[in-house]
Amino acid sequence: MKLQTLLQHLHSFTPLATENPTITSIEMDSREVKQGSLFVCIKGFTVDGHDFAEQAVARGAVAVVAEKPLALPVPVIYVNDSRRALAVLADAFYGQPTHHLHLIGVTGTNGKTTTTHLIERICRHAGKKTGLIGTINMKIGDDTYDVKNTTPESLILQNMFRKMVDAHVDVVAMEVSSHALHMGRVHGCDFDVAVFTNLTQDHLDYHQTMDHYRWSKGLLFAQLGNRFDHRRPKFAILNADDAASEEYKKSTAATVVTYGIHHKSDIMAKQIEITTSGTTFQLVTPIETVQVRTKLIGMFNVYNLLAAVGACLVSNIPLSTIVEAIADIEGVPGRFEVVDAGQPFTVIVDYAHTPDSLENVLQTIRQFAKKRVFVVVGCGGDRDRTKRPLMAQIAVKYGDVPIFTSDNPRSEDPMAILNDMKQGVTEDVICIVDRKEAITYAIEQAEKDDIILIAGKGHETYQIIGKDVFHFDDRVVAREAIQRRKDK
Ligand SMILES: CC(=O)N[C@H]1[C@@H](OP(=O)(O)OP(=O)(O)OC[C@H]2O[C@@H](n3ccc(=O)[nH]c3=O)[C@H](O)[C@@H]2O)O[C@H](CO)[C@@H](O)[C@@H]1O[C@H](C)C(=O)N[C@@H](C)C(=O)N[C@H](CCC(=O)O)C(=O)O
Ligand SMILES: Nc1ncnc2c1ncn2[C@@H]1O[C@H](COP(=O)(O)OP(=O)(O)OP(=O)(O)O)[C@@H](O)[C@H]1O
Ligand SMILES: N[C@H](CCC[C@H](N)C(=O)O)C(=O)O
Ligand SMILES: [Mg+2]
Repeated sequence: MKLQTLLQHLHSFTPLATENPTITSIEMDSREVKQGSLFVCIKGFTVDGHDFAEQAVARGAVAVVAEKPLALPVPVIYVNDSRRALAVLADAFYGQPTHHLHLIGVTGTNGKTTTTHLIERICRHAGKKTGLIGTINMKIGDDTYDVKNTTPESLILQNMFRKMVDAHVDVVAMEVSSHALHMGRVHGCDFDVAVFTNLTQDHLDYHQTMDHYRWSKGLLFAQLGNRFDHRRPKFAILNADDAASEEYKKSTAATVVTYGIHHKSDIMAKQIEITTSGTTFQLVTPIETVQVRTKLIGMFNVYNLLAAVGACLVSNIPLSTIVEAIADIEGVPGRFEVVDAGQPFTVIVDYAHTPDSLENVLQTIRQFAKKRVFVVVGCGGDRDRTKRPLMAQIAVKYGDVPIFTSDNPRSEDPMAILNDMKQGVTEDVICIVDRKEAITYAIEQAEKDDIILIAGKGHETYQIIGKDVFHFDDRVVAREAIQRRKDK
């Protein structure tokens, strides 16, 4: 694509460049630049992309987008906000792919990964070709692609959407994080359906206040459907049992469909019965009332299922197909995942890393626990510090044997994180800074019918300590510890 053609999408009052080289790729990382690239300088949280502009030109960049003056031998296009320019240019460069996809975005503090996976599986069951974008990975059909962020930067997103269009994907289920909404990573994404799961405390390191966090999530709904187009209707699927939904309802011009258990809503679950092997409930919809059976456990998963049902119904998937698909769905990796190596006690690996999710999971476990509940839990470094004492309190409230350990300490001192956790409790708690040792300790101490919850890292296959990323998988570590105990 020619530079001038691309720049037309920025709608500037003044001409942005006189030269017109052919642009072979857009890059935001100088290390990815190739001959013919357009390099966009982003001022980041760690370094400033403008400092890498010269390096980008040396690697073959034929034009540069910047916010501040740069002396370079190639055209420099000046913009007020290079992150927004990146979103506009990426959308244009890849041929506005989201106009050709049925795009379902899911936001909320907890349940995004689970709900997107449920939507993906229901749509597949309905014979659709699916795409998935979220915490675990990106997927086109069965092909997987690694991710660094739950919601990647606009450039990565639009490139992926292009691949999806080329692969004839029909429906995309995508997690939309509050960071992404606030930074504009999803500018240019033409969502058809926006789903809200819930809002509780997380990410206050980034947002500072709950008001700012709630507002950021609300952007998904505010940016949806401000034009009525009966060929491409827009829907907001809102959790009627969460107070934030009232605000999101007012902020969107899309058709609102509510779901819930306690408040009257369009889609409801009634007569919910949860056992150790699954959940059944009556699904009340505007179309009809049907009986649902699922292998997923916990009240929070009923909410995730209702959200997925809402998204799929407005996407024209028949109710009977949805119910059939739900009965088939096994769990989502790292979410309430049971590690069974033939031991006489239960080991559950779960991604609960917020106070609310930890409480939900432990309440569910408490419903079934016959004997003691061990809780192996830590809190991530360089993330919301105020959730540490709260998570500690919850672990102590619901656990018989709480064991505080490290999650991903990142640049923080692991002991300092444990101390922040301990500030929340008055009891003496076992603290084992090494996560492998903590898991092993729980497994060695457990007796018949005890339950061990290993919380916080779920599907993650790494641990970040300092700048180092080590291979680490709670499920594997637990399995090996069980084996060692058996071999003794
Ligand atoms: C705080 C934050 O959001 N950081 C994001 C940000 O990184 P950053 O600002 O530190 O980037 P930087 O390293 O300063 O680099 C600035 C620019 O210089 C460029 N650069 C850098 C080095 C170089 O040699 N050459 C070069 O050109 C970089 O490519 C970049 O364009 O921009 C990066 C690229 O888009 C993101 O990957 C990165 O997410 C990091 C990994 C992160 O951990 N983010 C978390 C907080 C996050 O976004 N989480 C949400 C929610 C999670 C959830 O609740 O599920 C998510 O969506 O993942
Ligand atoms: N609807 C829900 N309400 C509360 N807790 C939930 C809900 N769904 C899942 N959880 C809990 O939260 C954990 C994370 O779930 P999931 O990965 O689906 O959320 P997420 O919103 O994608 O999280 P992240 O922000 O890290 O991407 C689960 O392991 C479970 O403990
Ligand atoms: N998406 C979340 C994941 C947290 C997972 C937990 N294991 C941690 O590292 O804190 C975040 O970036 O805050
Ligand atoms: Mg997620």
